[in-house]
Amino acid sequence: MTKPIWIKHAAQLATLASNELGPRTKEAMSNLGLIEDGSLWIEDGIIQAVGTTTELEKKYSDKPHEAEIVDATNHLVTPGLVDPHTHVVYGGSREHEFEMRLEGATYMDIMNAGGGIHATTRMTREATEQELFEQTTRRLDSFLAHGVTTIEGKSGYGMNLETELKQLRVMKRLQEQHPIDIVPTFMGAHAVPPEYKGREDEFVDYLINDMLPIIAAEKLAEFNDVFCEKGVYTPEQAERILEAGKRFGLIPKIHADEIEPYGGAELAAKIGAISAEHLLKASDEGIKAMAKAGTIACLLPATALYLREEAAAGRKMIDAGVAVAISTDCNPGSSPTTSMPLVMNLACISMRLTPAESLIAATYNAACAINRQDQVGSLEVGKQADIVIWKTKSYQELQYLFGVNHVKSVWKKGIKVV
Ligand SMILES: N=CN[C@@H](CCC(=O)O)C(=O)O
Ligand SMILES: [Zn+2]
Repeated sequence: MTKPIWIKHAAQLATLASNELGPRTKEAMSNLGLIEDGSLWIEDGIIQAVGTTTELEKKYSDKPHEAEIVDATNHLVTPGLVDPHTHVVYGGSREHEFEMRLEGATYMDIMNAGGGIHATTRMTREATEQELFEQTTRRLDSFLAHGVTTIEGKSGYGMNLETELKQLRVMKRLQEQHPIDIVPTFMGAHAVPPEYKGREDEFVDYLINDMLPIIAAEKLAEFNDVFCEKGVYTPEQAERILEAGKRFGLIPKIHADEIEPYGGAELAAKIGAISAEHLLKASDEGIKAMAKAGTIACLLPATALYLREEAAAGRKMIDAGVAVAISTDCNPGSSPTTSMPLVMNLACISMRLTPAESLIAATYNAACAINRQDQVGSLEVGKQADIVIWKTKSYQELQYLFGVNHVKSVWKKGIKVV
């Protein structure tokens, strides 16, 4: 048995504890469960006690010397950040597209000319499983260095069975070997593969009949995602794919209304998707429908910035009662970043979330978007000891000093990993 860990004297301990079950909405998105001079007692990777330092000193007065003491004086302590939307497993890189876009080409122009997702698909198909494993490991190390302890990861740079399986197997190996928890999503419908151009419905049939059963049988994914966008998959095709996934136990997610308003938010609400992603162009009806259905809005302000688009209407969504989560969208085209702290800053700057809302969106609500809220996303007794100690003294300062990595140390399941 390893020594207990006792974190003491946190200037602010943001527990995010609440009696409310499920994703936080409206005012509950501001309740950080803050404890000043806060303290945590951890045994075997699990949080055993949370309170003020004085409370825990009383509780453990018989065994203070048994624990390894971590002094967090003058530091903010939060749960490990959760990134609920990444395309982290991919081959190659697309820096030349960045320059093309700066010169005026649009994201969709590049994709329709065979670049974008198609370019990464070619490079991912060519890469060996070991190469993908090594490249992705480096990205996960960077996530960890930025305070992220759990991520979702999507396939979708294969769009054939062989490569989709290769990506998902890489995630499975990483889940076993890397400190970060990685939650897998099947996204075979990330684009229409060139060999099926003009035969989209045939690809949908292939995905439903030949890919989904094998991915489900091998238990390689928990979620099923589709890029529902004009020129990619229609809402009808997306619905067929996501309903088929449900029959195999895969929970639906949707890349919705990213480039054009297309009814994606409405579809997410209608089919009971756990979350809808992007939503830059979501309609007011779509936002209302999501609030009513309890669909989480997973917003990606770094992608909007990188594509030089106006960010999603995060403020309006929260005010309308939608639970908001935020994410890097880490991918080689529209958001090559692993920095959740930057995404929190951008959520405040470009979507007008408050610093407290931004922190909840990057922890507890993000955990809800990948069904991990029972294990991570808040600092409560019985949960995994996934913890970040920040160099800043408060969550307000964390959001104010933007674009900088303020991580001091990161703890995953009670083990110091950064
Ligand atoms: N929009 C679709 N998919 C990704 C981008 C993938 C890529 O460009 O490689 C996204 O969420 O931004
Ligand atoms: Zn995405």
